[in-house]
Amino acid sequence: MRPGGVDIRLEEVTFTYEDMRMRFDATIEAGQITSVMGASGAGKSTFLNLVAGFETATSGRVLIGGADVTAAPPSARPISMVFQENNLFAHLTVEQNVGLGRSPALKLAEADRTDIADALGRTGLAGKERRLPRELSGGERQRVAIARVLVRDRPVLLLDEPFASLGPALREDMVDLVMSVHRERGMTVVFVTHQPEDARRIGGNLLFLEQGKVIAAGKTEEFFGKNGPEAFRNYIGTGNAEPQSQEFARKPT
Ligand SMILES: Nc1ncnc2c1ncn2[C@@H]1O[C@H](COP(=O)(O)OP(=O)(O)OP(=O)(O)O)[C@@H](O)[C@H]1O
Repeated sequence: MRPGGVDIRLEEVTFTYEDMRMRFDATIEAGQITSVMGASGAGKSTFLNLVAGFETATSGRVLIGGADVTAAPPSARPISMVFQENNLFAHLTVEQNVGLGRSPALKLAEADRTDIADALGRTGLAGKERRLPRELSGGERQRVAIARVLVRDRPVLLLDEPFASLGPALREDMVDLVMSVHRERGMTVVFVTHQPEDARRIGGNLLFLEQGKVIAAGKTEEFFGKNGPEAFRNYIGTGNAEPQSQEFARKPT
């Protein structure tokens, strides 16, 4: 794995939407994958947007790779971001949408074109270079967004429920693609998801949010284990957690 990632720190970051006051304290380890989970409205997207720079903290500091980016616009932060939808420009081809990751004006040298072709091959899009987004499936459109991440080659990748509108089998494939990109590039990946299966598949670390705060942080495996945080266990429901130890011990009647 290339040591391509940098750490992310939110130090006493506050942000308010009308009656929703959020306060985030968190450290995301360099080069790791971290899932962010929590109920609807807990603040997951806001958390990611504060790291990306689409929202600006009212107070506190956001540090990426040790640099204070609290006031920096998204373009000045060393990040790529993939949203649930609308990642692509409708009037540009697949190849051009990926090329934007290298040059916003699409001024591409031969080496850039080679990298774009590699990224398209890597994400299973070879042969679809000239298509427009509307000529692709939902899964293929997200593959284009990931191909763009590859050519951008930034140390932080933020994903906000990127596969929420895809079916379970396809979602697994896409999660696996993100994991292989992570293995290959070693960037720091932060993945917002509602799906416990996604977080389990990803492994790595997990942040659990409730009402605008990170209320638990640690290894994903431990969250799903018998001593996982109670709020998390309640959120995912018992069907997704390992059984409590006494259930192992209970004899069949
Ligand atoms: N643009 C906005 N204006 C006002 N309030 C907002 C805005 N965006 C989000 N909020 C509020 O901020 C809180 C956190 O929203 P956020 O979208 O970060 O939550 P989330 O955990 O990502 O939710 P979901 O899982 O439903 O996407 C919610 O109470 C939401 O209603």
